[in-house]
Formats: sequence, C-alpha cells, structure tokens
Amino acid sequence: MSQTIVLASNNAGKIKEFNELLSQFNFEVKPQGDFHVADAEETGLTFVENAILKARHACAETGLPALADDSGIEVDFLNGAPGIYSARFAGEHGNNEANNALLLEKLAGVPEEQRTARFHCVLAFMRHKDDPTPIIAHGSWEGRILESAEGVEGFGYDPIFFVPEKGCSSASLPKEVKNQLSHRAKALAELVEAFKARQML
Ligand SMILES: O=c1nc[nH]c2c1ncn2[C@H]1C[C@H](O)[C@@H](COP(=O)(O)OP(=O)(O)OP(=O)(O)O)O1
Ligand SMILES: [Mg+2]
Repeated sequence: MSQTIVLASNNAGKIKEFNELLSQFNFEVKPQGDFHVADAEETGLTFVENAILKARHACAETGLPALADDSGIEVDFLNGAPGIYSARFAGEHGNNEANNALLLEKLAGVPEEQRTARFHCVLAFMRHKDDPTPIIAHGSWEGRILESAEGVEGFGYDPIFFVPEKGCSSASLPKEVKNQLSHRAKALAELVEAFKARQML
C-alpha cells in the first residue's frame, strides 16, 4: 500500500530533506505546492500550534492526510529568540541571508561560550482537517552560533550553526550526516515510533 501524504511546507530546503529522510518508507509524500496550497498563517505562539495550523490547512485544502514541520532556532543569549519567528527574524519571511546577518549582528562581540543555540523541529501529522488526535513529534539539535557563515549545504541558519560533535557548521556537513544528526531527523524518528504504536507502519 502506498498512501499519499501531503507535506504541508513550501520551504524547498525542508522538502528536499523530507524526500531524503522519507525515502525508506512506503508513503508517497507530495509537497503541498503540487496541490497549489499556499502558506498557512502561522499565528500560533508555539511550534506545536503552528505545526498543527499548517497540517490542518493542508488537509482542508487537499482532503488528504498531511505532515507539517514548524522549526526554528533558539539562541540562549537572546533569551530564546528568534524561536518561532526564525523565518521572519529580519522582517521579510524566508530571507535567509538577512536573517543570518541580523543574528550575527546581534551576537557581535559575544564570546563563544555564550553563543549556545539549538534548532527545534516539531512535526504534526493529521489524518484529516478535524483530526482530534494529531501525532506530534519533537527533535532538537544543540550547537552554537558561529562568527561568520561557513559552508554551502543545507538551508536557513545552517551556515552559521556550529555542530560541536563534527567541529564545523551544519552547512559544511554532507547531507547524509545532517540527516542523521538534525532536529528534523530526530523528530522524524519519534514520529515513526508513534506511527508504529498506532499500527500505521
Ligand atoms: O535544518 C535547518 N537548518 C537551517 N535552518 C533551519 C532548519 N530548520 C529550520 N530552520 C530555520 C529556517 C527558517 O528560518 C525557520 C523555519 O521556519 P518555518 O515557518 O518552520 O518554515 P518555512 O516558513 O520556511 O516553511 P513552511 O512553513 O512552509 O514549512 O527555521
Ligand atoms: Mg513558515
């Protein structure tokens, strides 16, 4: 059986990673753009709320089950900012270069030990728009903010996120390595366990 699931994202970087991470499963995962679904309004105050809003929106627009990802980076020196506002940190939604430049600017002169940060990824899977029991999974990835951008892989904040266990930025890691370590990979592993518990895999 190959069930179609809508990936409730219009972020090309995420869509690419989900295609890599989900290739082991028997699902057909199609990005919502294939169904001409526009961005949901992210009005929640938590990653969990935003992930549900996105999944519900994609279910409503397509009539199919949907998987959404709300993610971002939490910087300790900034009391957790940009957090759920990561995609619009510098104002314009999804302007990665401006977001990275603003984060580097806000941390200018801050010593290494105070530059700790982590990525979060919350996944929400909903069977239909009125699903009262969405499956929620969470993963995080610890690191710190570099002083300048390094590497060309990945997307978003990857060029300025230092991965201590590898000694380089996450944009310097081969995609297979990021896909083993990342917040998204961990959340997806948790989602798979929840699917198994519900006899869905
Ligand atoms: O692995 C990652 N490597 C680098 N940066 C990342 C990662 N994961 C999330 N991020 C950043 C990108 C964006 O600034 C924000 C997600 O924002 P978020 O609203 O969840 O996604 P989005 O609006 O880009 O696409 P969509 O809502 O259509 O899925 O966190
Ligand atoms: Mg978004």
